[in-house]
Amino acid sequence: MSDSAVKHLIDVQQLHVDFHGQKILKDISVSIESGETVAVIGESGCGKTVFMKTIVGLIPPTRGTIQFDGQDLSTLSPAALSDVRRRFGFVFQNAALFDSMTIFDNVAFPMRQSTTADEDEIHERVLKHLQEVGLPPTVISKRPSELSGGMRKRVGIARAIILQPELVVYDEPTTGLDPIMSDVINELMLDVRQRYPVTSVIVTHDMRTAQKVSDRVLMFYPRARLAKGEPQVLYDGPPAGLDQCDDDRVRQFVRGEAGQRLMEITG
Ligand SMILES: Nc1ncnc2c1ncn2[C@@H]1O[C@H](COP(=O)(O)OP(=O)(O)OP(=O)(O)O)[C@@H](O)[C@H]1O
Repeated sequence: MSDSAVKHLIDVQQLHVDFHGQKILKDISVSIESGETVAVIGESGCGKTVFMKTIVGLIPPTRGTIQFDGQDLSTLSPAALSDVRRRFGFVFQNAALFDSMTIFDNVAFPMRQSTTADEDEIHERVLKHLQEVGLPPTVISKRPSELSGGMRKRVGIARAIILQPELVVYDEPTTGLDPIMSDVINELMLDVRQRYPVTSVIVTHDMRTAQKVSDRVLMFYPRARLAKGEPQVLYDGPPAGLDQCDDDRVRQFVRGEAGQRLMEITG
């Protein structure tokens, strides 16, 4: 495919985000193609979640633009923005299910909110998506508190994909899970991208997720520690290149070596 034929689903240009004078994101320009799976990594507090929330229109940029499928999110009316958001699926940290609802009602929620589907159709779709994430029909009458953490994450994925979104954002999808359950979630994210023509952005601290599931990794660095004029995205490339990156900070991060940071923190 020639470069001009590549379709950018998301186009971020010169994005800056500040909160009450605290500068979090600085001059970020990144495009994400339709169908790509991008992992966003970087140490705690560097602004990964803020970046993710900004590209889905939950946080307005202080400066710069975010285009989704050619539409500048900051120029949309609240109603138009909410129409665009129907094209997104969100897998929040800790699954963020509604505790007072059954699993069925949790997964059905986006359909009831955003479609005119009748209850038969909703029932069929809920069971289909629960099956896709490996959960039996018997879970539908349970409450989230009756399920394990891994099962709740799977319910969160079923809910996120029920409207067949064009973009799915995952916020730390494997945090708090054992290595086997983390791999189950990694496999499910791969399965979702194989089954549906979806673009995915995964904020993660899990290097196995970045290596196994993504086509491309963006590594952010805390803005306060950047040298003057340095870009905040220290790495933008395939996961296989992380370990050979010229930048020590990238190699140390992916290998989990404290290095210079230990000296800075302990003095
Ligand atoms: N709504 C907000 N209002 C004010 N400050 C915020 C807001 N959201 C995030 N921040 C601040 O922005 C910074 C970056 O937060 P963010 O959650 O993006 O970090 P992160 O890289 O995702 O970290 P972690 O890996 O620990 O989740 C933090 O200092 C946080 O306190």
